[in-house]
Amino acid sequence: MSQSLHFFTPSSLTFSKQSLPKPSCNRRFPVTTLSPKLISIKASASADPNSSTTPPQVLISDNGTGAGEILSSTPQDYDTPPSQSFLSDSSSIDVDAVTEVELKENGFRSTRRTKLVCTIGPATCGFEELQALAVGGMNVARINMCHGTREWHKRVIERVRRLNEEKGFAVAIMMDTEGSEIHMGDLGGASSAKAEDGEIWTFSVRAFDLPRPERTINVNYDGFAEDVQVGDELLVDGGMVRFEVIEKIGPDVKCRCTDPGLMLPRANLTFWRDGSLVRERNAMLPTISSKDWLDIDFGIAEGVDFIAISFVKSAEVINHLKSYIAARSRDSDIAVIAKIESIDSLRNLEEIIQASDGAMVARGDLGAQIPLEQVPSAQQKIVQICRQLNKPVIVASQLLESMIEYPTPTRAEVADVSEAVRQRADALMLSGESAMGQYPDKALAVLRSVSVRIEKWWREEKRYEAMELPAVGSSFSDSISEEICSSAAKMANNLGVDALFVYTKTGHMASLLSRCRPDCPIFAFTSTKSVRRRLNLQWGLIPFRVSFSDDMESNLNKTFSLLKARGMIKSGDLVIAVSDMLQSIQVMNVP
Ligand SMILES: Nc1ncnc2c1ncn2[C@@H]1O[C@H](COP(=O)(O)OP(=O)(O)OP(=O)(O)O)[C@@H](O)[C@H]1O
Ligand SMILES: CC(=O)C(=O)O
Ligand SMILES: [K+]
Ligand SMILES: [Mg+2]
Repeated sequence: MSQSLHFFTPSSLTFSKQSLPKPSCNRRFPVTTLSPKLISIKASASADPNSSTTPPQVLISDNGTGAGEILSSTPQDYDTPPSQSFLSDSSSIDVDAVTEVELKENGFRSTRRTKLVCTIGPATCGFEELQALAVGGMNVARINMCHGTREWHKRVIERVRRLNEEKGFAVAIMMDTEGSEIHMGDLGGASSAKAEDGEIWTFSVRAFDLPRPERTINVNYDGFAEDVQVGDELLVDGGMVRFEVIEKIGPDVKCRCTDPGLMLPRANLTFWRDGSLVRERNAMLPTISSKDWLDIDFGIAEGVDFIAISFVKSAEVINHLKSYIAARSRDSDIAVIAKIESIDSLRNLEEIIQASDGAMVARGDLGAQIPLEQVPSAQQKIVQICRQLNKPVIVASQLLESMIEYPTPTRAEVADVSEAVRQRADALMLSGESAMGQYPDKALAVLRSVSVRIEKWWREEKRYEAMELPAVGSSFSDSISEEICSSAAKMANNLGVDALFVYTKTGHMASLLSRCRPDCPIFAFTSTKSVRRRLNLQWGLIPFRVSFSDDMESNLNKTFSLLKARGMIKSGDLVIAVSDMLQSIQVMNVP
């Protein structure tokens, strides 16, 4: 039996029933057995009392898309505009190679819902290393423009593309801007500099000749010597190393080390007076520096999927960047992620997140700007607001910091990762662990296994958080989509279905389902590669690329047969399907 609820317009609600195909007995995945009675109760309960029961029907809505065939699995190709990607044959479907294996081997329920972002650095920039990360579950590769040259980043992007093309992955690329923070120079190529207790160091805007004189640090901010005062506390990397300012001599600032430690190249610098962060001047720095604009042009030219903006202070800068991208990028399909890592970003949190396509809890710098003990509550608040506003959120920095050096995490780190998963963040991010650590693959494996374990525990315990999900739609049609998705997610939980299917052109309907954090995975079918890659950042979505028409019956039949042929679903699996072309909910067993 296939049952459907279709919402076209407010006034035409229809409801149709067909007979259930017999579930096949050789199903591989454990599925809650569905009694037809249960379906009919649920469906009737959801139906509008004014609606009529109609025979099976084909519903066409003309939105100018034309009929589509399910497309071939032509490899990932960042250089092919999405429109050209429709030229492939009609024999298959694109899905991430690792997800496919995972689905086949472990079944729907055990697929990981939390997405994983890896920062790429010297430890992971080679093709083999990138492949190991992709096999290990990396959904998004992050390149940090604070480090390395554009040529270096370009090579990484090329390798990720090649990996996607040759090996069937769909790893998305996130470019992270440097931003206008105050930071140290690159230490003249040294990997670190050690400051000992009581040592006197010189911080200066002067460029030093190489080799760098002993105990000198170059600072990138011209106003540095003017802004600091004798007696200020200077924090390197949010307090990993601390100094007291003892003397100012022209551009040179002499400081005594009060908390020894290792300083890394380009480490962030903040200064504090009477227990508060000195931020007046810093706040005057533009969020997007001239170097950032060049990096952004580079990102647009390379067709990255996400641009993460460091030290966002207001929604204005996000709007500005989005219009800049829209004017320059081919399909203006680069998502803008606001990094929440400053006091100003916390102050204007809602409007910043509302303007963005997603947010990152950048705990590294955030912890240098607010007291460390305030970071966990800020994290929880950011994750919650993102969920309410339907924006993907990444929890970043120091998740497994000790794994930069050691092959196993600390208990505290595992607890921290668990908490982020329990908060139902969309994604977790590795920074130094994958960029320059000794155990990038092991760190990724820890994120993977902790995510899967906590997600399972959460489902078993039915720890449904009582989070209100306010309406986010701005039009009546959006509101219908939201209602459909929340009803479909609720039905999926109540009926114990195997998967939710969503056919979505822009990805919006998929994100609305993801927002509900249902128990089952969400198979998101979309026709463009760029949308498919972007969906990789969102909780619980398994993005596929196929082409589809406005005829849901034929979309479903084609998808079923293609997925069955790949061994990814079986006859009898119970599925709820929704679509954004045709606002509908259908409940059916795979024939
Ligand atoms: N492309 C790169 N080349 C060299 N080293 C890198 C690169 N990317 C990252 N790293 C190293 O990995 C460390 C952690 O990376 P991460 O991206 O967290 O940088 P960060 O300097 O802490 O800045 P951010 O606040 O933007 O995260 C860096 O401090 C740097 O040592
Ligand atoms: C990721 C980042 O920029 C931070 O944690 O500061
Ligand atoms: K950065
Ligand atoms: Mg940062």
